[in-house]
Amino acid sequence: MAPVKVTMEVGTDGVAVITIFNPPVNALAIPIIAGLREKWTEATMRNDVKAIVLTGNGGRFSGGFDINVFQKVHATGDTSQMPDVSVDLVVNTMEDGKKPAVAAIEGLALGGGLELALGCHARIAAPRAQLGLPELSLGVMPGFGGTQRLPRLIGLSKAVELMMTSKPIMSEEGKKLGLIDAIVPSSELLKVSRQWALDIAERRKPWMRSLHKTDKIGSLSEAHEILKVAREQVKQTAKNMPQHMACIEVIEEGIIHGGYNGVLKEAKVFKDLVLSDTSKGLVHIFFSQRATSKVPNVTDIGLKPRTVKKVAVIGGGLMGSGIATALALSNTIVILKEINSEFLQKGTKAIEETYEEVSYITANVRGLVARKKLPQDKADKALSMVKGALDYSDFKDVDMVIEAVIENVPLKQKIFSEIEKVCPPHCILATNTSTIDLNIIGENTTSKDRIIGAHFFSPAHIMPLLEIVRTEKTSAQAILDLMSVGKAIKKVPVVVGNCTGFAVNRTFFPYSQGAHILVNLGVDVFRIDTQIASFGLPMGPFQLQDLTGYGVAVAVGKEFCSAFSDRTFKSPLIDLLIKSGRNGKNNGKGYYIYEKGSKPRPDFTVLPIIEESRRLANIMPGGKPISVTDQEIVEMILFPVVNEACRVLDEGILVRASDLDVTSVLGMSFPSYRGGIVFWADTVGAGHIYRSLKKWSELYGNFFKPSRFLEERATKGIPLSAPSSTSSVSRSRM
Ligand SMILES: C[C@H](O)CC(=O)SCCNC(=O)CCNC(=O)[C@H](O)C(C)(C)COP(=O)(O)OP(=O)(O)OC[C@H]1O[C@@H](n2cnc3c(N)ncnc32)[C@H](O)[C@@H]1OP(=O)(O)O
Repeated sequence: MAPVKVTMEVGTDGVAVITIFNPPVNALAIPIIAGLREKWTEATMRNDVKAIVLTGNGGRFSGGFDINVFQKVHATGDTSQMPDVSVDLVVNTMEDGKKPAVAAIEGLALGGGLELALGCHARIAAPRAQLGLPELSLGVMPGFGGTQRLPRLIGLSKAVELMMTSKPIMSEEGKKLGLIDAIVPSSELLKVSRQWALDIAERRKPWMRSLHKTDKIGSLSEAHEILKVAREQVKQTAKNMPQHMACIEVIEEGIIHGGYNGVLKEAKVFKDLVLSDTSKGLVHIFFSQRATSKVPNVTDIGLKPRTVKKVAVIGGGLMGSGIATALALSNTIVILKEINSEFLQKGTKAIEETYEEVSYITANVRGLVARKKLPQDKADKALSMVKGALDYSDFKDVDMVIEAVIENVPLKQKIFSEIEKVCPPHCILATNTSTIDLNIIGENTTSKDRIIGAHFFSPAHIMPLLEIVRTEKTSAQAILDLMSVGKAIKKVPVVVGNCTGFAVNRTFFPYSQGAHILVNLGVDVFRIDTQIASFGLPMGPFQLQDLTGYGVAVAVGKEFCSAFSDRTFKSPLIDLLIKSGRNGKNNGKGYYIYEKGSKPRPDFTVLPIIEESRRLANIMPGGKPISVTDQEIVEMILFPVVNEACRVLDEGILVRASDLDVTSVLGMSFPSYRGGIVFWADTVGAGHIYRSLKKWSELYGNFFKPSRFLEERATKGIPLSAPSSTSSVSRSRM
């Protein structure tokens, strides 16, 4: 392992270059902070040092404070492990020190890394360096003085935006905003920074302490207005999270009582936030997401991913065109195959339209082109990467095929037999099925080692998760190649085993089932949706069903009913809705009323249909609606999900429990600040979940019956996330 250290070299010009060494991102680990303090003190005391340049080794300035320390604080509850950086190092030693300092920034300066640079007296950057304060995305806030110095350098409005969104900007924008003093090529970064530092020492350039600046923060009343708007937005966008409001209050403190008081308050509130459940959840997700790229016997056996230049996508429907778009945007040559020219035209047009939508979501392609975020030529190039096809003639040199036709077993089997013959022997044969067993799809082929699931989530060009499904025969090379393609198209690939619904849909099938049981037990449909949305999912199960369409609910429901007949509930409601001419958002008639330009409104004319469903289901005890608290509503829907997660873990479908946390957040929009489904379940406690499910199973039936895994963990007091020593089903699935 490369050494973690801070070095100092003093040149004949009298400039001390202090360099951070902590690959891969030069995180500010505790020894690095101690090293910075030591070298800075030495530089200040040495007579041959006139000025200081701070930089990071290996082309990256710093990715911020070491997030591993947060994990240690979370485990122990002891915040004294966090050193005093903001006052002792950044204010006293650096900013108010006797020698001027310049930050030489390359690659990235994020979080505490950028904050160290803000404590220097000037900042010189290489082109396209990333600058940002993403701390809120970890449930904390800038803690090395960033809440005070950033507004003083770039203005309150922009600083608040950068902190609230956690999004980085490029050094070019930083230069325009006043965050960066000059942009120079990487090769000249150190030379220019040294000269700049000497120019400050010799008073040819201003010796600027950003904490003392006031010219960019405007009047008190202007600041008040900006912070008022920010608070309103946060109420909408960051429900259930404390760090956004806390950060605004700390910024305000500095505006009213001065930057130094702001720094003091920042340090205090930071320590409170670091102990919050929100920070625990978000830090857990940060590390869990990175852990998904480590798959035993795949990524640790010396294999190298092969180049995948050309991919064929079979089926130009919603999923196929989304997948093709994601590939084309990342410069992969795509052959989009359909069965006739009408469908093909529809598919390629969808890519163009989807492409427009991509840009719409990030504020439209033209806007991106205008703001130089997506150059016009890149946009045109992506579209030129896609070629339509009606036969297999273009498949002879493809590196991967992704089949994305309707969920029909004979059709998929026919396609796999055909592609096995026409594609080169190295070609990976992937299917985007969301439910069908891969062994059945590949039954008639002799290429089982290259058959793999590439399960994208709709819309495929936007949703970040790629569930990679392997059978016991899939080769490690095929898995590694698909992981590498997934990363290239900016997805988070998670490798899972083969079973009905795979990891994500299987874990979450009880979500809508639980909601339907509750409705048929007499609980109001809109109350259920409100409670689930307040818990933190983007919408409740019924609004979601409106969005995905009832056809999907029926098809998916059938699959699960046949695979897990012991624990499925056949709700009469969906069939009744379809019979009465409703199909959700699709035809504007569902549980809600959909009108252009306004939020969905409850449609109370659906209530008699629900009454009819209750009559047919006949599960209300004594024929009367049950009485439940708001918390019970959430639990009766989410605990069965946890129960299924337990079975998935028990069967070894995933490499580790935290993979399910990542998939629940990225695939099902489970709130990331709750750390994902298993992490959340452990904060609630396996014992409470087990006892509740047991009680409900006695009252309302087998759907709620606790799994063996949950019962064992609850009775032995073992967290659900703890690794299994043995599993009840053979791990050969993986
Ligand atoms: C007091 C202060 O205000 C508080 C703070 O500074 S909090 C920290 C603020 N900084 C951040 O939030 C940045 C977090 N990091 C990132 O966003 C990304 O890692 C990055 C943009 C820096 C680099 O991305 P990328 O090149 O894709 O590499 P990525 O795989 O994410 O990270 C590489 C490794 O560095 C680690 N790492 C990245 N940033 C880290 C950090 N700040 N602390 C500790 N480890 C870090 C990752 O865990 C990963 O480790 P692994 O290889 O063992 O899995």
